[in-house]
Amino acid sequence: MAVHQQGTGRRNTPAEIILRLEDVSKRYDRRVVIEHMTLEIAKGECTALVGKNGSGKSTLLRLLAGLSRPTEGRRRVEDVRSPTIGLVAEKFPALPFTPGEFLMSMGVTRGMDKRTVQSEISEWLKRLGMDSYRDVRMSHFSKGMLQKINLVQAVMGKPRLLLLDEPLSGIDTPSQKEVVRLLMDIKGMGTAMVMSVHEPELINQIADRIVLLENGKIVKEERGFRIETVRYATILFHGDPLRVRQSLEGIGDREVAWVKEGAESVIHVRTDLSDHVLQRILNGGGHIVSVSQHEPSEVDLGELLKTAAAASEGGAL
Ligand SMILES: Nc1ncnc2c1ncn2[C@@H]1O[C@H](COP(=O)(O)OP(=O)(O)OP(=O)(O)O)[C@@H](O)[C@H]1O
Repeated sequence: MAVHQQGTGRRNTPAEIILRLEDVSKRYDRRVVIEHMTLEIAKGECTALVGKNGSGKSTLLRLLAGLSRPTEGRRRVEDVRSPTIGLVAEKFPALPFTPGEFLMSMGVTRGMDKRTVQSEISEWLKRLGMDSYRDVRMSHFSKGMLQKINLVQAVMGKPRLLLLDEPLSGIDTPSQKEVVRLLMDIKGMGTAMVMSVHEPELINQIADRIVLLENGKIVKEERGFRIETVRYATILFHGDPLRVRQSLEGIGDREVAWVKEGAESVIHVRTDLSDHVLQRILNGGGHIVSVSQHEPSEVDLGELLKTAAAASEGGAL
């Protein structure tokens, strides 16, 4: 993977800030989870939060939502009409209600009138291909179906800010596609979004800004980027590694990495070069045992952003 900077990475026009965290820290007992963080949320802008497990993404989303109070610093709603906020939490329980019952009670609790709630429920369920499940109990819904209901409860009333905690995690590919389509529609309506996410494709499609968290601190913030997703294949083969190495000469370290070397060897290779590399392994007398694809991990993404930042500061990007 590589990060390609597009434009200057800065906003051209001053943005209308709707929510701000000012020098916010969050501690649980003595444990610091968010440390002296300042973050502005602009109207209509989509921010991707990335970072390893435990870096503080969910806590930050809860602070932004106003569900968790800062231990220090403050959260300021900048717009006089306070922004309405929808939250898509990471886990949504299989409640013993139907979507119709659940969403109606959520809407009414938020102060929406029943007719508006009814028409929004129909609109959103239809968009997500869920209208025939309106009166079916959610107890036996799949994760993908539950996540769609989770999304609908958050977008009802058309909030100005939508907060999402790993919206695609644990759901199947067709559901992911429907969720992404809906998120694009919501972005098109001018809704600001902050989402913790580790899928490069979703970041490329939807995010205007990417914020990298490490141990409760923002270590990188980028605008105007594109993450090139290069996938890698793992090749397991038998044979003389010295002969195979000779045969692979001329292919760079960035394209091929040796993971294990011996009578049984393992290499990682860029997927677009795998046919070529397989041929070279055969030419070097190797016997291919298996070839498998693997996805870029969220750790890769964080590391990648940091390297890209270092490179761009040195003028290399
Ligand atoms: N209520 C709590 N009490 C004590 N510690 C907490 C609490 N909530 C979160 N933490 C700790 O704060 C740290 C950050 O957690 P958080 O869930 O915000 O990280 P994350 O980046 O969202 O991770 P993940 O991707 O695993 O959800 C973790 O070490 C977690 O154990």
